[in-house]
Amino acid sequence: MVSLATMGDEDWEAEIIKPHISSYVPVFEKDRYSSGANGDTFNRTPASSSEMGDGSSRRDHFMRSGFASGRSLGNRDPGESNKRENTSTVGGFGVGKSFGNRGFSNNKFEEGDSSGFWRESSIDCEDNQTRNRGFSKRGGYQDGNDSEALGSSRRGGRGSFRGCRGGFGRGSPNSDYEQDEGTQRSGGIFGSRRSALSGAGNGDTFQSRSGGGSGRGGYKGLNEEVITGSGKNSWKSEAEGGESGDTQGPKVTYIPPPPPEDEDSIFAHYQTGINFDKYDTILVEVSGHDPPPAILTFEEANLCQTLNNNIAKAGYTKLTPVQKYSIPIIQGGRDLMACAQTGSGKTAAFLLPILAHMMRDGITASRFKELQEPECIIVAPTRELINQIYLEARKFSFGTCVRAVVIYGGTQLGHSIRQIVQGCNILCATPGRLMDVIGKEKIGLRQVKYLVLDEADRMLDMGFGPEMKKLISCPGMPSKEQRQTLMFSATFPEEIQRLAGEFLKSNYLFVAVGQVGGACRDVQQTILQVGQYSKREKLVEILRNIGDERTMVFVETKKKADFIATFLCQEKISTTSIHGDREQREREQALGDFRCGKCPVLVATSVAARGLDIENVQHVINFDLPSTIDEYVHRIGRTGRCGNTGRAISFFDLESDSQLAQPLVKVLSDAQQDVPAWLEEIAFSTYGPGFSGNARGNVFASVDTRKNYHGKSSLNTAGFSSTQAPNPVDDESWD
Ligand SMILES: Nc1ncnc2c1ncn2[C@@H]1O[C@H](COP(=O)(O)OP(=O)(O)OP(=O)(O)O)[C@@H](O)[C@H]1O
Repeated sequence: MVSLATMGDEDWEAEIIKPHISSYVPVFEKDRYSSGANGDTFNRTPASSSEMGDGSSRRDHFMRSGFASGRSLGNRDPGESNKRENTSTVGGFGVGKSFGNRGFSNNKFEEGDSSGFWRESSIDCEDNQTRNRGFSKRGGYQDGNDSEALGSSRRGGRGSFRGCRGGFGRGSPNSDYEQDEGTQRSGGIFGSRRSALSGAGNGDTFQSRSGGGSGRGGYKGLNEEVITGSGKNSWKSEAEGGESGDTQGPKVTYIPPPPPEDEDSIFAHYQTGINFDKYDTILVEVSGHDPPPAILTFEEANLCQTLNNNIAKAGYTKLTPVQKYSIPIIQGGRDLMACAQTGSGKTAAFLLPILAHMMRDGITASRFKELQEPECIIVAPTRELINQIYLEARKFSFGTCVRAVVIYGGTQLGHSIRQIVQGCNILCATPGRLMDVIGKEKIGLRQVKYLVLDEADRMLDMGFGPEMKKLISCPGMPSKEQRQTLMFSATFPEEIQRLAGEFLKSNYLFVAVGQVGGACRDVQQTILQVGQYSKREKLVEILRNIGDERTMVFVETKKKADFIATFLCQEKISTTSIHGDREQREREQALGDFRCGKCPVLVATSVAARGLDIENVQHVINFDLPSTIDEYVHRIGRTGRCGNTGRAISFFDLESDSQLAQPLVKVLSDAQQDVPAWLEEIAFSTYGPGFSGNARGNVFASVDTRKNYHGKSSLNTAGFSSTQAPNPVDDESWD
């Protein structure tokens, strides 16, 4: 084994390129698996940060922290000098670069040195949002190229990197259905790390899904799922094209634990905050033809007794604005695009009226069948989010015969299918897994009455959009005239609104609660100018001040998430991490540890930016700012939920973040936050004298982008001061 102290560039290259079987071995299993074949040894001597004086002890520490075998990040921050201008060196984790043996805190690394590490990671399309997007400014598209391939910190010791407690669990031939999108995330040059375990193929995410270049060309969504590309196999691609059975890559055996059955857990909820009542003052704009009036109370919704009981048990006494408007619209059978701030109750806004309809229609209890035909399909971009939606569906349908099922990638496909065949009225799914089970003819679409796209702007962008299009053109899927399509998000870029027309009836209604794309006002936003070399120090300072309050730290890449989490653990700050390169078991464990406060700091990529509703998250720190303002809005929305207050601190790096200055100023001023003078200056200098922080600009889609619509009314949520739009005209055609 080459010592880090003497390791030169070539050594790193060799070190990186050779498969590191040991990096997949849980720490507690390492003795068993390391026969010395790859030269790794696993020194179990405890190492404290003070023991990190030399390269070898540091390395040992990284190992114990679950970091990628043999790839100590050494003492350098994974620099970001090329963050904005990635040139996508494939698999470029320090290729030809040395990371070893520098001072941890004070060493800046030379421009040239940093490139190998981060060029590659800046096209981490699973977690990076829209670096290379096709759409301007918002939403966006990123090439599906995933060269992120390091298996850093997959296996962990205590503290930071947990997971894998269920053991090694790979390559088990237990099920016909084990292969899924979640197994094949790792591509590029290091794709082989998977195959090192499975002994199958090269493990390349995209190639393995493309069935050897048949043109299916898998796409990995920006946030989450690996999406099977389209091709001749079309909607059956995964079943027929080998996705589920014969592709390379290890099989996924993870079976998530069943959700709790006891009523207390099902209905566990957190308290609404002091600003909950202020929701009523937010202006709501409804556009489209003939909208039904808003309701002001749950009673007005005329829900059945069981639903009312469940609502009461969930602690809901009062509707939020998006619920006041969306519930009657959905009950009236209308299609809907609804945009409301983060944490303001969009999930119940669609679940309650759907369940009410199902109850009204006298839905029959599901029973065992090989082919299930759900009445409702809900899709969301990330596994954790769809699971959360499922738990909400389960809560509100408690005591009814409606059966909700959740399926998502990274879990054993056989398990998903077993859940489905037992009966399924509401199917909550991530897109890849949904297409899998449709392809396997476990799910039929003929009975679909409700199609819900949560985080709809994300579901329709170029990451998931093609898959969604495939879904609506699957055999059996009722046409948009025959089904009800509902879209929800806190952000809705104009480009995406236009795409949505293909999914919605032309007379759909658009509900905008407050400013479309605006940040939640209950989050106190602070922007600090922090250069990349000072970020870690600043982070530690802030976290020490915060103490044990729950904090999400967002970084831009998966590798960096590992790096920062490990660094914080070394600093004795109890931290865990979630990102797309962690196994599902690990992701769930990390989220669980964070939820329960065992690890009060969660370092995350954008995979955790949307939708997650975690009690008591008091702080969000953007260690790296995202590249789009929408992403920023979603990230900071993990705090300040449901009327509670929260704080968001963002490190603004002059070198790399100036393109965000203008939209940031806009978001801050719209949310009535202090705007630092220096930020305004940057925004001004970037965009010239025409820019005004208060100008509407083009940062948000302020309203329904249909140019002509029949009716438009602006109301506060008490339902007053309606203004009618002038002269109704024919519906804008979207097709
Ligand atoms: N009417 C209500 N009364 C009390 N609590 C509510 C009400 N509606 C929703 N909540 C709670 O508010 C929290 C946030 O709701 P939800 O997750 O649906 O927000 P969201 O608008 O979907 O947020 P995001 O944009 O981040 O996805 C949840 O804990 C939910 O149970």
